Amino acid sequence: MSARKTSLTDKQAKNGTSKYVLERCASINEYYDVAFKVMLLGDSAVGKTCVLVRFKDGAFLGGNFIATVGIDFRNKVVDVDNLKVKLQIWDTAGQERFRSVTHAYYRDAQALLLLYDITNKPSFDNIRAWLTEIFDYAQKDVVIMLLGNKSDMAAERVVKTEEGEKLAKEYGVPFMETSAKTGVNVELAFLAIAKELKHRATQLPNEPKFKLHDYIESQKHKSGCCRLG
Ligand SMILES: Nc1nc2c(ncn2[C@@H]2O[C@H](COP(=O)(O)OP(=O)(O)OP(=O)(O)O)[C@@H](O)[C@H]2O)c(=O)[nH]1
Repeated sequence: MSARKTSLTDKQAKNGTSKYVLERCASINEYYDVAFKVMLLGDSAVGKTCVLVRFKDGAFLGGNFIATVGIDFRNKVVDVDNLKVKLQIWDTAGQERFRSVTHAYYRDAQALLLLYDITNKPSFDNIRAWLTEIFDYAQKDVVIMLLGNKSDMAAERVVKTEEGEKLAKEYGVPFMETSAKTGVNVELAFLAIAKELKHRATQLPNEPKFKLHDYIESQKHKSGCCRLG
């Protein structure tokens, strides 16, 4: 099966008036208590669309790679501590020429999942530049998570797990390796984000603070699945 991606023009993507967007909104009537915007960022071909499709549909988009044009979104409602949390997940084009389109969406995002491909060193080296863009365009308190994708491709790995961990530690962001192909850690990444955002939105002053790093570490160890290859 080949990946099918949405083509929104810059103008359509900005004002949300394309036929495609309207049709999609009309079909979304699932009940939810609270909604958040999450964005997927990273170089072209690191697997952003595949990670989103894995989370949304539980499937892997193999076959020919077709780059995202502009920006697209999918919704998914998840249960977090008996609350229905809707994640509106924006899948951005990694190609440089779409950067001005995607910048416009940064400031509305409450969380950013920043991906690199463990088999592609430049995609890892570019993470610092992505973080600079995030600091320039996103809200100051945006939740950021670093994901090293394609962890199933052990034989082609060129970025060590420790390198991802070190970079994430330097910037104080949580990190995990994922595979859109096998599904490893994909759901955990989105659920951890949903939990963090839900806690931020609903936490009472006397409640203990939710610790995103601790939660991720405890769940990784529970599933024992975070290190492949
Ligand atoms: N083995 C493996 N292949 C993957 C994985 N994730 C994505 N791919 C493949 O990598 C290629 C790129 O995936 P996409 O999800 O389209 O990449 P993208 O980051 O959305 O790319 P842009 O739309 O250009 O920004 C496709 O051929 C996918 O099948 C993964 O976890 N494992």
